[in-house]
Amino acid sequence: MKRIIINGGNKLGGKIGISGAKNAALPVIMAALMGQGESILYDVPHLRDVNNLIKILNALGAKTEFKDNRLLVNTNALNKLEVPAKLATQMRASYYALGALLGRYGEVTTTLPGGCKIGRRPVDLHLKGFKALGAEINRDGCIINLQADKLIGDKIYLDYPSVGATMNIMMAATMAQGETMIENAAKEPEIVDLASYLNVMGAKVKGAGTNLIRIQGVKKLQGREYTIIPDRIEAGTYIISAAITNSQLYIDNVLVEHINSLLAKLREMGIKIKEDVNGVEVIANKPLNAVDIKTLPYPGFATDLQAQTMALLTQVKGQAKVTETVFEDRFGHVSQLKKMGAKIKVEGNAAAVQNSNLIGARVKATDLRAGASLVLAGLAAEGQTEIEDIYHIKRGYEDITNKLTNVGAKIKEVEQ
Ligand SMILES: CC(=O)N[C@H]1[C@@H](OP(=O)(O)OP(=O)(O)OC[C@H]2O[C@@H](n3ccc(=O)[nH]c3=O)[C@H](O)[C@@H]2O)O[C@H](CO)[C@@H](O)[C@@H]1O
Ligand SMILES: C=C(OP(=O)(O)O)C(=O)O
Repeated sequence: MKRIIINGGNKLGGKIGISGAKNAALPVIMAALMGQGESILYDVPHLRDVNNLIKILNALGAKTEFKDNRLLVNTNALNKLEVPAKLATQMRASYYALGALLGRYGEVTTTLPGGCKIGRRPVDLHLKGFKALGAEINRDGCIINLQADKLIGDKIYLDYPSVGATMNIMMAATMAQGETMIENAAKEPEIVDLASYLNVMGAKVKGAGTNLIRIQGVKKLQGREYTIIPDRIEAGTYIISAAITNSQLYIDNVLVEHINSLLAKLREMGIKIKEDVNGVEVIANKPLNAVDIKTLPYPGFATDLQAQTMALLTQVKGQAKVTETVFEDRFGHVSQLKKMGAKIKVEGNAAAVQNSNLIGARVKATDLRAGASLVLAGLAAEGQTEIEDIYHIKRGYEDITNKLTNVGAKIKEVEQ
């Protein structure tokens, strides 16, 4: 089992480049199955989730080639409509097979997805959408089968602006007859990216990025070239790495408008952030002010940056409050941060975080962003931190140890 070892307490300096976004690349790769012929996708990050998704595409009969962040997907020989259970349960985004294959072929079977264990994560809103479009839903335990002779556009109101449900319904509706309206849709940048790719392939999706998405169905989509947006959560994580180590770092390849809620909070803490067209320069000088954060759907504070920000809040003056409203169980990092000396008290969906002296310890990544928060805490801590179960971190961070080593961190991956 691989572990990450960090010797903390060093300042960082220099530049870190941001990779393509995991949560945009995964639905876009699945949507490539909807296009006839070949798509070429650029800036696809090398991640465990991407590799797993490529295995799913191959198992369905698609041809793929993945090299240097360029992924070719050819759907000419696609001949299966069932996602192997072993692959489906490895990741959350496997459920995008539902929208993509139902949309193009009118049939799909998959198993309930895996992904981070951060709450219940039901798929009722996805299924509500597919049903409204005319799909028959057959469930056998964890296995879901969808079938439709034809899909017909409809008005679908989401009780919660779910990212996954918005994307899945958008994909299926792209090839339905007539118009579909998704009301109370999620507005995350990754949804806009998926809509842009679908439109490049010939879809007619309007309003992505607002809470009303209108989709006029088309008969076919054609594979095309497309470049994935930069990862706003990876960018946020490295911005916090500068803040937590009291350093100056340039984070390159960032769409600043995607991380405004994080930058606003960091500025309130007293961190200087200079923006330019390519990225941001972060200049941190302790002491930092305590700020409260509350996670919300986009453009609110991203739940995927909550754990990392909590690690930083152990290093500010006084006490800060972190409220998690998106997932019911997303404080897995707290017990691990406490092993490193963090003073955090959880009550319900809120955590009170106090200024703490972090000391290196042996800890476990309980999920992807919890793992990232331990890396950040390890960079700031006195002495050595060993992180176990780093496969979670590898689901979402391309080349994390090299990127941090290049800016002066003492971090390495070891086999044991
Ligand atoms: C692969 C991917 O892109 N993952 C992201 C996606 O996850 P995911 O798409 O799973 O997140 P959702 O936006 O769907 O979930 C938000 C909330 O809605 C609930 N819900 C969702 C669907 C449903 O049918 N019923 C229901 O009740 C969930 O349990 C959760 O409490 O968006 C989350 C919220 O920004 C991010 O943390 C994840 O990193
Ligand atoms: C929760 C996350 O991922 P997933 O939805 O793939 O589990 C994440 O990216 O933080």
